[in-house]
Amino acid sequence: MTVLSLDALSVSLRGRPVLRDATLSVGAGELVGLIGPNGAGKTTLMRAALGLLGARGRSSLAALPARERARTAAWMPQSREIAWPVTVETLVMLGRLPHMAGGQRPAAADHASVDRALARMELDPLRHRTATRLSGGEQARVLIARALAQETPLILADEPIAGLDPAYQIATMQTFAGLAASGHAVVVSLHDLPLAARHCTRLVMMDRGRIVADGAPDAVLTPERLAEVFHVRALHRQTEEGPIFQPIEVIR
Ligand SMILES: Nc1ncnc2c1ncn2[C@@H]1O[C@H](COP(=O)(O)OP(=O)(O)OP(=O)(O)O)[C@@H](O)[C@H]1O
Repeated sequence: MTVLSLDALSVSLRGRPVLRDATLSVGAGELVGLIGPNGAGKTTLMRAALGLLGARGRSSLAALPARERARTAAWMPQSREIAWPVTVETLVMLGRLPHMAGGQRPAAADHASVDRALARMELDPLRHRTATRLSGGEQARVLIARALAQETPLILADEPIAGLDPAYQIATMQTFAGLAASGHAVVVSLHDLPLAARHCTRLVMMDRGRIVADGAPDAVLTPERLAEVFHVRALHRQTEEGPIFQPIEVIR
């Protein structure tokens, strides 16, 4: 089942094209890694897909009324600023707002969603702490939990694992993979190619505003594309422990 479909989505900012003819369908069960060098257009693609940026072309998500959009897609932006000194539990409950009628108090189902999201991100010990006083990585996990609490068919996350320690990076990718395996569609942008290769079911590679490759990680991460798009050489091995992928050298 297709959860997101983009058709020739294009964005120009200050007269400069930064997203060009992005066409993409994401289905339930997929964990899509959006990869590409700095400035390739990953954030722009996600923001245009969400309808947060004016774009030409079509996004099935941007076409939805605002409330339905919020029930369809959870969005975790790159900026991790938490503005209010509320508890972790309260912040995660904000993810439930699209499911509540105006002025309504959280129902049992909302509390249950928050509990599940906190447990998934191992945040139970922090649930009564003030969110603004947590470390950067802890705040990132809280914001992922808020997105999970929305319990939407689609999750879009912009560099969700940046700044997390290795254990939480792996655990978070496993959480996303688990959500995909249970029928969600997940799109994450990330710079960590080893984790992208290992956990994503599909990679979409961007370069200078265009999608230049889309497919299984092995098919996308070819030596030629790595050299041309990322200017690196990498070791790529299939092992009993799954694929091991490691950039090792810059090529200019
Ligand atoms: N408000 C803006 N005005 C003009 N240009 C912008 C604006 N926002 C982004 N851009 C440009 O659009 C291009 C794509 O940026 P985008 O943030 O989508 O890239 P990205 O792939 O997410 O990069 P990164 O990996 O560095 O986060 C960049 O060249 C950037 O400088």
